[in-house]
Amino acid sequence: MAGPSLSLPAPAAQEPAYGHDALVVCDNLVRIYQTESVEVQALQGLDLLVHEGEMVAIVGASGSGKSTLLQVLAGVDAPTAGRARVAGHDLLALTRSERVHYRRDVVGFVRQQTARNLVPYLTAGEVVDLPMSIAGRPRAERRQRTAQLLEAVGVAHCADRRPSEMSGGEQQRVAICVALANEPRVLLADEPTGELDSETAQEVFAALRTANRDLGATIVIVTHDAAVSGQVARTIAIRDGRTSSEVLRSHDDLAAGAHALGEEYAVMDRAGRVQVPREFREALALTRRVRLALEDDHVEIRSDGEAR
Ligand SMILES: Nc1ncnc2c1ncn2[C@@H]1O[C@H](COP(=O)(O)OP(=O)(O)OP(=O)(O)O)[C@@H](O)[C@H]1O
Repeated sequence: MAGPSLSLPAPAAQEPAYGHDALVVCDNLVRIYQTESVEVQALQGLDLLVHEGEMVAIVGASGSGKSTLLQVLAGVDAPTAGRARVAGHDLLALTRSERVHYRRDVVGFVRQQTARNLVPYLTAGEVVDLPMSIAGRPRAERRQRTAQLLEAVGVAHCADRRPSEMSGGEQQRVAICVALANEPRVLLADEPTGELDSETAQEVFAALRTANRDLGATIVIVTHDAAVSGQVARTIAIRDGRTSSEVLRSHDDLAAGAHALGEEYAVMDRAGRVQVPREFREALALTRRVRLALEDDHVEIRSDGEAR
């Protein structure tokens, strides 16, 4: 008689990796700058996910780590620890040649300083052509794409002009075309409207929106400009090198007004940590220890009573 048959337990269902379906994944990202005497923790375990097709704004006080994050995503700066992945590229493990390819083809970058985005002696047409030429794309294709990009963001009339013959807003819109030339997976913009008056800033923002909606670019914008952060579907706030809160705006919110208020959410990290805003902590004297209770549809946080 055959003995009891042995069967192995069914393997546990594999949980998908954090951010498996996201285009940009930062997982517990750390960047420490070491100067002679001090160590600055610019990013202190930052988590961030951006999905394909999104246009998000990153806001935060001066020194909170926004530019550092963008430099890491641009492949210019290397993180100290954690994980950063963009379109499948692991930014902590790029070889020198992979980094060149990454910066040329995977990401596009627009800087705040309009003059630094362009080349003084090249016309708009020539400067948009340049990255495609370096990438070895055929001349006819380059010419067509240059014309298409300049047209899409409303600066076709600048094709034969050098930067000194263009306004700041026109220069920034041409810079967006340069950044998009090689069809990057992500467009990164660091304070793209920072040097512009509000009307011109609006034109540049409209160009970014066109890049997102019509040309399909996923866009991450670092900005202090409330007119920019108020017009995207998701604004992520960074505090002390970590993501602290997010504001989500629905299509209706965005359609309703130029500066949609949206709804603010606290960000919970992967270990379940949430930052309770200072005004909430002060109002209820929440200090080192709090009581947590699971209710039917919410979690309650109460003072432990000792501090009162
Ligand atoms: N190369 C560097 N060496 C040393 N410390 C640096 C370096 N770059 C940035 N830092 C420090 O890292 C922290 C984060 O700087 P970061 O430029 O990322 O902030 P930010 O949010 O972009 O600020 P801002 O809005 O003023 O541009 C700051 O304390 C800054 O002084």
